[in-house]
Amino acid sequence: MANSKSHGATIKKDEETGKITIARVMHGGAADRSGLIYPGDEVVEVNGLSVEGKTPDDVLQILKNSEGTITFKLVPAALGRQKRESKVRVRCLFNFDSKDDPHIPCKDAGLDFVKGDILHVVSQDDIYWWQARREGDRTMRAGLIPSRALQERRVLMARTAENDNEENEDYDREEIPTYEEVAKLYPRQGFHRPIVLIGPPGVGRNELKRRLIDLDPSKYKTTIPYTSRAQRPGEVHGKEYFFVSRDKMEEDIAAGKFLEFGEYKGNLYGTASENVRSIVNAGLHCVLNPHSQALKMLRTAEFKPYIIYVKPPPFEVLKYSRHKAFAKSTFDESNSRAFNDDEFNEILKSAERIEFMYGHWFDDTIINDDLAKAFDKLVKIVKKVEAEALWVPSPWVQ
Ligand SMILES: Nc1ncnc2c1ncn2[C@@H]1O[C@H](COP(=O)(O)OP(=O)(O)OP(=O)(O)O)[C@@H](O)[C@H]1O
Repeated sequence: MANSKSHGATIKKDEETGKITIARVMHGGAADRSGLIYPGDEVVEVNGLSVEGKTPDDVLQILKNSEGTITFKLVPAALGRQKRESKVRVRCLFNFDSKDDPHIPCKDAGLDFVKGDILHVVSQDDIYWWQARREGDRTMRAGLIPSRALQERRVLMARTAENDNEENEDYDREEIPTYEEVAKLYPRQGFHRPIVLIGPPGVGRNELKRRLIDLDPSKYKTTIPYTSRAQRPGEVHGKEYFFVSRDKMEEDIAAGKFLEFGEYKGNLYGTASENVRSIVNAGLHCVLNPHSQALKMLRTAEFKPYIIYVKPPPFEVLKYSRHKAFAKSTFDESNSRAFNDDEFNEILKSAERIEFMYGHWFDDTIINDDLAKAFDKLVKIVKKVEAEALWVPSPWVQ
């Protein structure tokens, strides 16, 4: 198969008949705009030269040597003359670099993207290679991207190969991240998307959450956890905790009502979906910093969370900034000493794992190097979420 960037079409040799045919026409390219060339058309002549018995490379050579107007003599294919552009928008959940792809039909027709990019898929006609354009770019010729089916197959094959070599526990991840269909969610009165800070323990999510709530405590709220611990004198039910019996809490955990839970000194502690629901339904802004596993239950059409990844800076910056601020280690139960090197390394290692497992769900990333700057970025993001229409999974907009 071959392609010429300026012509916006690819050709191939039909295995059975040996004829040169149009393989695909890139949406928005010159061939497409001519309205005369369609996939399946047989190429008979190029600039008056017969292509009979020639290879696609020979034909490309003729095209390369041609100047000015190029004429094709084609035998139209019987089918496939309707042109329709699909309206599908997707969020890419993996990185694609066409130069590194050994199987792309034409390297210069690829559309590169990184995780999180929003693309307009204009054609899904080919089972392996879709055509897409960067969202908002109407003038650009469409480019080739791997179809969902192709990407799934590739990931499964890579996993099988790796699993043959060694056990890899990370492959308990259920779905294969390929593309997620998205639509724009417009801000609406009385509903505020929960702001969810995800990151490795110790990176500073609590600190950022606390600062945001301090900005306007009547507006920003966090959840009040449940506990099976006995209520102490002076504690108010619904202020520090909701106090419940151990039996009730175990029953609710088994029923899948908890986003996260744990046991500490013989007592259960946990946050339930209901804790989030009550804040959201009261028309308030919920701010959360749960364990990343809680994302599976939080990322629903009901809550429509905005997920911000709080990322640690490189080791040296992490160490310097925390020591300069006399930050106390969150790994130390008494919270009385500084973080040590092992803990900084632990933060970085756990960050890598979280990125690998949940990176495709992050709506934004804040690198927590300088605390004031990181907080500033958080405030900007929160304002954006309150005011702008943003891409969300399409089932959330119905
Ligand atoms: N950018 C920063 N520079 C210096 N110190 C910071 C920075 N960010 C956070 N800290 C400090 O690091 C410590 C740990 O932060 P915090 O308790 O918010 O972490 P966390 O991610 O919520 O951890 P955990 O989930 O384990 O509670 C706190 O003392 C906090 O003030």
